[in-house]
Amino acid sequence: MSRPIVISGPSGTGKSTLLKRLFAEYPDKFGFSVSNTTRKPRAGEVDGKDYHFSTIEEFKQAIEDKKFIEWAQFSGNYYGTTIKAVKDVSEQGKVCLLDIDMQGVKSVKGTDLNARYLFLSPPSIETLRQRLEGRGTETQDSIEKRISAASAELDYAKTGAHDKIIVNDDLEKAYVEFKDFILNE
Ligand SMILES: Nc1ncnc2c1ncn2[C@@H]1O[C@H](COP(=O)(O)OP(=O)(O)OP(=O)(O)O)[C@@H](O)[C@H]1O
Repeated sequence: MSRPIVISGPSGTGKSTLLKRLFAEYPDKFGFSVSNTTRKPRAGEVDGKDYHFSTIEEFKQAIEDKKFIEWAQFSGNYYGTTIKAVKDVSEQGKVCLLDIDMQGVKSVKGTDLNARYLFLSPPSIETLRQRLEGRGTETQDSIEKRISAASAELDYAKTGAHDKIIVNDDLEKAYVEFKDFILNE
């Protein structure tokens, strides 16, 4: 069974860009885990496919039973990723990719998932700021928050917590390294 791969790095470093290319090149090889939520299903959403839908009581019980890698509450609903959801992807014969932040990385390290850890780094904080501004999706306030979270992420990467660090300077070069790490266990 393939080991799950945890991809982290500051917001705006290019994780989505690289993942999108990887999925386009290998449509069937990878999977994302199905999240749990207490919000009601929307029209067309399938339990177990779009989300694992549950009651608040069930969700809280699962938190107590330490079933989550991470969970959070947004506008009254709970959302989270269970250890089992990641294992399910591996059992389906796919490589599970987790795109999570530093806290998530630390949590995965506390499980028996035996993951591999990849950190995507911006060439500099200044470049990161330019990319976040260039993406045009964030307010100035949100950019400042992401920049300060980025410093903490970069400090954590310096502790050697990851198996591989890729600097996303030249996109083509970064993609070659990204693919190489992911495909070669
Ligand atoms: N090597 C690169 N050179 C220049 N621009 C890049 C490069 N890689 C990504 N970008 C651009 O930087 C911006 C941020 O990239 P992306 O949205 O993939 O980041 P992300 O890490 O997924 O962020 P988030 O965690 O917030 O989703 C995008 O506008 C993207 O086109």
